[in-house]
Amino acid sequence: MTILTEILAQKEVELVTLKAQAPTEVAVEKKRPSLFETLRSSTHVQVIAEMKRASPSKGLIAEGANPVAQASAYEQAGAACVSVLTDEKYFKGSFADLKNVANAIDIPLLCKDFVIDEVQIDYAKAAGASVVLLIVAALNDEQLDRLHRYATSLSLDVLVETHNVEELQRALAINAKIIGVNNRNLHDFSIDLAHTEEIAAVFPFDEERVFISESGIWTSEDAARVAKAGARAVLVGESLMKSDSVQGAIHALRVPLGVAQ
Ligand SMILES: O=P(O)(O)OC[C@@H](O)[C@@H](O)c1c[nH]c2ccccc12
Repeated sequence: MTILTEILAQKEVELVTLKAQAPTEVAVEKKRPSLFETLRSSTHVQVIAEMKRASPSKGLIAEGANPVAQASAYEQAGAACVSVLTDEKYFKGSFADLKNVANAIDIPLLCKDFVIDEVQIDYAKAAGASVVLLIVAALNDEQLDRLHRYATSLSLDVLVETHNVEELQRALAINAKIIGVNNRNLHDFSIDLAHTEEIAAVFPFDEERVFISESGIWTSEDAARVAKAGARAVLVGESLMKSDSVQGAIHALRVPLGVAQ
């Protein structure tokens, strides 16, 4: 059993509770800019900045972090989007974190979780998210298509996460517009930015799609490397959570785009 299969089994257990109660954590409804348009309209790499207290691969990252202060700092530093982990057991996040952040910032807001059922998308929406994550490796084709349609029907943007070329084909088959490549393998935690290059080599770059590089990004050199491959944005957690200067760290990642995208 890998960590991904363990987390997905836990999600099945949590679904019982989520389904028993309607989502009540309704955030102030805000009209946020579309993530897709935000990412398409920039000449520099955009940063999706993540609120991440802990993770199964790294353990505690920033236990005492205040999600509202962290997200507000990201917004002020020029992040294009804030990502909030809502998984409790493995990442020490919550839907309450998401709702608090939603009330504090106006930019696109991603609910980062392991979505396997519509009810989780209802909770994300009720907590104020404007984007949800769907992980191709966690879903079969029917689930992926159904959940993608459901989120889109609620006017949410969807970030579809892939890890290899076969998963990219599955993301393209449902006509995903915002496609990420996770440089971290969710089965064994190994990180390699070469995954971005491997998928970029077959990615159909055009104005209808955006390509995002996720995980393991620390420096301007990392951002420049994935930008050269075609990434319009980077999804960054640990390095920002551990930075003494969110302003400086985000600024450093906002390098000019490459030519592919
Ligand atoms: O902390 P990092 O290495 O910068 O990674 C951020 C983000 O990409 C990572 O948290 C992530 C990417 N996909 C996920 C899916 C579930 C949980 C977490 C993730």
